[in-house]
Amino acid sequence: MIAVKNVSYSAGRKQILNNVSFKVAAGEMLAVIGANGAGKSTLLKLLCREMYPASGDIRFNDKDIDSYTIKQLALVRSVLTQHNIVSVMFTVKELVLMGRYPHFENQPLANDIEVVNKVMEDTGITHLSARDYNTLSGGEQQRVQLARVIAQIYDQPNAFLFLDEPTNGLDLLYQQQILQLARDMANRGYIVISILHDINFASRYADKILILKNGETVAFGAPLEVISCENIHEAFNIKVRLMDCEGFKCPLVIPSGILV
Ligand SMILES: Nc1ncnc2c1ncn2[C@@H]1O[C@H](COP(=O)(O)OP(=O)(O)OP(=O)(O)O)[C@@H](O)[C@H]1O
Repeated sequence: MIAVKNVSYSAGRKQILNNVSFKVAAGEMLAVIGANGAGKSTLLKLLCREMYPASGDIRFNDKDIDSYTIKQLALVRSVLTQHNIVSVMFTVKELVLMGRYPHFENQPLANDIEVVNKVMEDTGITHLSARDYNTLSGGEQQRVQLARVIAQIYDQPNAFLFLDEPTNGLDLLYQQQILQLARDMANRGYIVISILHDINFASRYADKILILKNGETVAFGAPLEVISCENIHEAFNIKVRLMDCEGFKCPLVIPSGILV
């Protein structure tokens, strides 16, 4: 369980997050959506303990996040950030193995190699194993990075996967593949928290959605509860229409083209 209670954060005089609260249970995927500058990345950084809230608390599995050592944190949460520039030549397999660094001292153990192979298989990148990471397409690189962060927590029950706009710059097929992999992790019992810009993908893959605006919560709950014309207008300042679509658990959001 991740429990965020009344969390606020300021940088100088700017209030970036104000009194944000939510809970995510094991096996659930939460999508965080909101306009540019709403505070999504800041929230993720607080969850990663890259920064500390000014007030409020964050609990991982009933333990205050501050009580975790760095090593314990590395074993309980894995983070896919937006910019993963690799300036040295690494093969795909070496890069995925980096996810196992918190698990071994000098040499990877048999279990680490096994996890790497399994995750590469799950993420469909085994055929890229010996390739130079820097020669891959953006979509392939993103899958490799996702494999790396999954490898980090692959054998850690009750762990969390945090994703910052994992589908950025990817074509529709890759977007679906990445979100399906995230969904599969939630189905295996992990908590997945992902910042997403596409509302329809958010409601399709996530169990819960948190909508932020100017650092405040517009809505939090199941997609069917929170995806409404009013909430989308409130958060993004755009008019939308909702359209029922067979096979989708939540109506699709269609921008109406009318501003404000
Ligand atoms: N250290 C800082 N000092 C001042 N302002 C900051 C600082 N960090 C973030 N901000 C501001 O806080 C707001 C929220 O930033 P954040 O990156 O969390 O938004 P976001 O929702 O992730 O945006 P985007 O969708 O554009 O990535 C922005 O207006 C940003 O400029």
